[in-house]
Amino acid sequence: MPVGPDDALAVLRQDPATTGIFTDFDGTLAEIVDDPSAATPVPGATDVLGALARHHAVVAVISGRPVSFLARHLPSSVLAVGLYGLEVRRAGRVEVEPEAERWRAVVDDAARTCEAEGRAGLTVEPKGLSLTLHFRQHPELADEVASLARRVGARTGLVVGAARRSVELHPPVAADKGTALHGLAEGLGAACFLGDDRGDLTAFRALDELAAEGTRTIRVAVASDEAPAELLAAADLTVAGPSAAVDLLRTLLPTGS
Ligand SMILES: O=P(O)(O)OC[C@H]1O[C@H](O[C@H]2O[C@H](CO)[C@@H](O)[C@H](O)[C@H]2O)[C@H](O)[C@@H](O)[C@@H]1O
Repeated sequence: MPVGPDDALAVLRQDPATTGIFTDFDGTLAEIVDDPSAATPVPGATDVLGALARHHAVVAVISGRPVSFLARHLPSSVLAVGLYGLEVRRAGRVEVEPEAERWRAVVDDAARTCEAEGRAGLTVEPKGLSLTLHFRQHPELADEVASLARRVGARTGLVVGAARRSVELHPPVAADKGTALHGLAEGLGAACFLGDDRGDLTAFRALDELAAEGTRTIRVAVASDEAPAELLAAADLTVAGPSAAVDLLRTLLPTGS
C-alpha cells in the first residue's frame, strides 16, 4: 500500500537522538533571488533548525555556499557544510578539505579571468575554493558563460558544474554533498535531505547508500520550474517551495518543543 507524506516522515520522528536532518540552503531554505548576496532564509527557517538541533543527533546545512556565508544565517548549533563539502564549520571552527587548499590560488586566478573575459551582465561570485558564474539576470548569456567556464576549466584543471541559472568551477577533489552527508550520517538510524537542484542529487544518492546499510532515509525535493526532473523523480516527497520545506521541518519537532 502506498504511504502518504505523514507515514513517510514518521521514520524521522521515532528517535531524534539517532536521526540526522540535512538540508540544502538556496532554493530550499531561502527563496531564489536575483542578487546572490541578498539570499536569506525564509521566516521560521532559522528557528526550526535551531529547535531541531536541540533534539536530533545532527542538523546540518550542506550547501554550495561558503561557510562564511552560511554562518551569518544559521544558529551555531547547526553544522554548516560549505562549498559542496569542501568546508565545515564545527563548534565555531572552519575545517577545510586539505586536498582543496592548494587550489585556492588557481580559483582566484580563474575568478579574475572570468571577470576580465566575461561579458557585461555576468556576475562572478568568488567563494575562496570555488566560484560561481551567474547569469540569472541575463539568460541570454547562458551559452557564453558555459563556454567561458569550459575554457577556464580546461586551462586550470577546475571542474565545471551546472547550477540554477549559473555555472560553477570546483577543484577536482572527491568531495560533494553526498560524501559530506554520508560522513555525517553513517551509523544513524534515520536521515533525510531536502534539496532543489542537481548538486543535491549526490546527497540523495548518499541516502540510497545509507539505506542499503540499514538507515531509514527520506529524500525531499523542493519543486520549481528550474528543478531537474531527475531530482523530482528520485524524491520520496515533494514540497512547493522553501516555506513549505520549513513547514515540513517543523513537523519533525518532538511534540511540545
Ligand atoms: O547548495 P545551495 O545552498 O543550493 O547553493 C547553490 C548555489 O546557490 C546560490 O546561487 C543560487 O541562488 C542565488 C540566490 O537565490 C540565485 O541568484 C542563483 O541564480 C542560484 O544559482 C549561490 O550564489 C551559489 O554560490 C551556490 O553554489
